[in-house]
Amino acid sequence: MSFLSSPSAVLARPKALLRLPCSTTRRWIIHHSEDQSFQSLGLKPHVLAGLKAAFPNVQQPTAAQAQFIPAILGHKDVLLKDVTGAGKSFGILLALLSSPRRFVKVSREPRSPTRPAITALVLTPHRDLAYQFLHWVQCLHATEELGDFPLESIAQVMVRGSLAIEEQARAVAKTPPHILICTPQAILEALQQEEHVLPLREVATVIVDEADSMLESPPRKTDKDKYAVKKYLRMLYKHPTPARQVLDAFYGVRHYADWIAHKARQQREDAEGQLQPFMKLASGITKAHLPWRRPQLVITSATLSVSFRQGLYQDSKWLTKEEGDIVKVITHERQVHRMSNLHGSAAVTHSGLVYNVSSGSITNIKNALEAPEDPAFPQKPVDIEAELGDSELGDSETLSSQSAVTAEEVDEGKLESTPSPFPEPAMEAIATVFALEVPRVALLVLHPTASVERAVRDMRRLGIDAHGLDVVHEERGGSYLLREGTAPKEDPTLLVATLATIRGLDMPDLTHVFVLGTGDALDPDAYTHVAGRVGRFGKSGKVITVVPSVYHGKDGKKGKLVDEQNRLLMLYKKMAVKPVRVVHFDLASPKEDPVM
Ligand SMILES: Nc1ncnc2c1ncn2[C@@H]1O[C@H](COP(=O)(O)OP(=O)(O)OP(=O)(O)O)[C@@H](O)[C@H]1O
Repeated sequence: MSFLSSPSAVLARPKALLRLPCSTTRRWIIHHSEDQSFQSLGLKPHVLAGLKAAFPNVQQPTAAQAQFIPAILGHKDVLLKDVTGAGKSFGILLALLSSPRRFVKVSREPRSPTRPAITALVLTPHRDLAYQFLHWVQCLHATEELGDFPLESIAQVMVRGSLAIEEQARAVAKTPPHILICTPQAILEALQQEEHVLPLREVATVIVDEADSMLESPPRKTDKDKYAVKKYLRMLYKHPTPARQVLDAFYGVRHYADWIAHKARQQREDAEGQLQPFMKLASGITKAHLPWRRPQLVITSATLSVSFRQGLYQDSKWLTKEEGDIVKVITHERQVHRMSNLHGSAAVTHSGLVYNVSSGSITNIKNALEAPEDPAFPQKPVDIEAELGDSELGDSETLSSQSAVTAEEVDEGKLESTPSPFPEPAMEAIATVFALEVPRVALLVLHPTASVERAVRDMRRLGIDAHGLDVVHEERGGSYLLREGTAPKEDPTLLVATLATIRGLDMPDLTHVFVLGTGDALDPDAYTHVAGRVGRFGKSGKVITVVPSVYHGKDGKKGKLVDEQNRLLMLYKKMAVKPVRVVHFDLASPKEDPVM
């Protein structure tokens, strides 16, 4: 039975995803493992057959896949770091689909029949990434090579969203999937609402994708910065992230390392006059929820710093060297720069635009190089001045002729009455490049706390077909995010998202990423993930960061004056990126006064 024709309601399966066709026609430029095949890595015949039918272009494993797939199948713990778009998540999924299914006895009777249990738990930082995993499973399942099993017995998603968590959890309990893909927050909510609803006791593998975004990075053991250590301790006590709570419950019987225990006790004694128990789980997870045996742990991201990796052993002790069997697949920076799909390579160009708030002028960042001719992005004959003018004249008319602004997307009244937090020159610069260059889809990435709705609204005012990014919602990218060649050609789309919700997403039609950057956006790790949405497997792409010439730090006008152009230049230097000029704007004039 094909799940596509099945009318049965899979609670956590969005309809938009079901309609997506699955084959890809990409031309990959990737470092493949020369003498390995997926078959030789131990993938099961039905997975190989599904892969061939649904993803004909995925023919040979990458060098990293050749290492980590057998490690996962051999039930080892894995630390996996490779560049963005190198097939980490996809390879993990192939390994999970080839892993033996767990079963649980229906009763305590010795001869009790068994029923399928959840074998693997995949933790993702946001729901769109969870749905991306599900989409890949759907593609493989649609080939009918995976057998007669209904999709919901192979994989399900549990995330905050359209359906209440309890309902999703009950669907999971009714048909435990081989792979449960969820956000850590959803697990905590499900367990808190109904104690025994999730059958997690047989879980054999836990995957933490984009791990460093879900688990805070501790200061190094040798860190001399006492303030940083104290701050970290406070954060651990008061606000363990949901992912930390889940991993602590699954693995963290020896909560937190001895080196902080003493300091922590002291701190608590000082603060409260008496000794408190060292650590108690805020999550409400009890022993009854937890797997019988320690599950295999796979931790992955394109950015796993040395201190983060050390913290996994020394601080949290989720991984222990004594238990051995840890396979590390780490692509070092030096290797990264030799590869073709990297920062500063021919495949991806990086540009910086600098706006002056008082004069409204926009120039290229200092020392920008002339951009190479790029046949992938033909300039489009669009009269941007006319477009901008029209939209400014008839705001409501323009909006009604665009796809309608839904009530959830934009609270019109509220937005109308408050001034936009987004600087006009920056938004106009992005709108200009978008209108002149973007063939199908571009992404605008905002600070994690910025309002996506407001940015969507501002962009629509400028005549751009903007939508908040959402893999599930068809209008907001759902129908074409995951498959190449399906994004609208006539009316290119600008998807808007925050730094927190773009990690791990594979958007085949994406050519441009715009970063509205100050603060967190200029952190090298964050930038790596933002820039990594393009140039995947050697495809072309542009990353354009727009910064103010200067910026008043955290306290607004009283804050420290930060030279943002300089910060961006430093970031480029750290990442070995040579910025290129955006041809529609002038080069920086040496005489220009940078003050706001
Ligand atoms: N061996 C392969 N050959 C060709 N294509 C592949 C291969 N492995 C994965 N892909 C494709 O590469 C794309 C990116 O894969 P994936 O999202 O797993 O990368 P990632 O390393 O997890 O990226 P990120 O770090 O951004 O999360 C997917 O569309 C997938 O189908």
